[in-house]
Amino acid sequence: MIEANGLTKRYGAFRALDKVSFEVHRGEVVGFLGPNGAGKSTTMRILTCFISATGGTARVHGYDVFDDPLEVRKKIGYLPQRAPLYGEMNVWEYLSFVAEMRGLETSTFKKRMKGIVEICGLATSLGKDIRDLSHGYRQRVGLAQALVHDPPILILDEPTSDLDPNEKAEVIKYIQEIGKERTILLSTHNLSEVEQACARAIIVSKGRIVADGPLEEIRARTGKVRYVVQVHEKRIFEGGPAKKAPSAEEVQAALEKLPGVTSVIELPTDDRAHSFQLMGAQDGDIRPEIFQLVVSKGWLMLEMRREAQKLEDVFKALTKHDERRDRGRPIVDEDEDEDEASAAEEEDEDEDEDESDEDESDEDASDEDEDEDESDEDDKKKKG
Ligand SMILES: Nc1ncnc2c1ncn2[C@@H]1O[C@H](COP(=O)(O)OP(=O)(O)OP(=O)(O)O)[C@@H](O)[C@H]1O
Repeated sequence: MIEANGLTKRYGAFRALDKVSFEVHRGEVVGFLGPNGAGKSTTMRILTCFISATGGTARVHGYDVFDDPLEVRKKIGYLPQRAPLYGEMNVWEYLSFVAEMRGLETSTFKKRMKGIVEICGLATSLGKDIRDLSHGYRQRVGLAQALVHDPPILILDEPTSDLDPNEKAEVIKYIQEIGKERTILLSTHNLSEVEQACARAIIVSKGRIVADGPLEEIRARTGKVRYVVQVHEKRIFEGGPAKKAPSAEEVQAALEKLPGVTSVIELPTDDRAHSFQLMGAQDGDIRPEIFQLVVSKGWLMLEMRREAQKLEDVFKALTKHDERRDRGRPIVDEDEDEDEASAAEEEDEDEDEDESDEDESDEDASDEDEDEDESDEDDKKKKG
């Protein structure tokens, strides 16, 4: 249903997308993730024919986004990050205007509106001017306009970012429901929403895809699993070998010596327990060893659990270099040695040099208008 092939987008000298390729199949709900500035909106705007790519191709429902933009737009419902709304219209007027532009019969529009009003929670807002709506309600109207023509494909750019927690849950529930018959590409910063609504995710970082696959596979990518262990700070096992309750340092040192443990970090807790996070290999299970250690020491265990890595952990691991660069920090962390870090930095420097070599002559397009001009230009070039 969606096919991106080597998509590249430059804004002047800056390469926002670098040979991005992926496919989304019929009936899939795919989370499109990445830190700020990773290139998610740029990709979505290319797929929905709002801007053109500098290189590569994309097809939606079998139509080329450059050659058949009108057909593509018929098949897509698009909620951009900032939905283009007309403030002076009321909600009903705006949505019927969108329906008219989409070529819908009035009777079809009215019939469809019943469902849309319920899904988007707009029953009490239909007569209000859009300029008087809160951000959250404007977002609901944006979602409604994406659904008016009942498209088979939805491209939603952060559909829940301005909603309150109840509404977020409602929209996610709705996405789960319509995802049964539709294809959805969903960009969001809320990883728990992706875990609820999507079976697959694509993670982009610095304009490149760094992960693409079922959530299970992505979660397993770090190859690690986390354990949380809590030991009583004041009491010991009566009749056991311990004479007094252990200090945090003592517990930490003992846990660090267990085979298979790669790191131990103390967690904040109340004054009853020493609490630690341990990391171990994904395919192992060291709970028996932890239990035996605590018994042999005569300590009292309050809690022990083994958790698969969360999507959030993998997301952080895959995109941490971007975050560190933004904060002006060296690209290194506790899991990486210096060599790896400096190699990553060198690679980045090389890339930057490549970019400036290639793009020296390009002008900088820094705002929406320039950008649209640029895309018009590109279109003209493409169409010869
Ligand atoms: N019109 C433009 N002119 C110049 N640079 C742009 C333009 N639009 C986007 N960019 C840059 O391209 C990069 C990717 O932007 P994009 O909006 O696609 O990121 P994003 O992943 O959607 O980020 P966010 O999560 O913050 O919305 C950013 O560095 C951004 O500053």
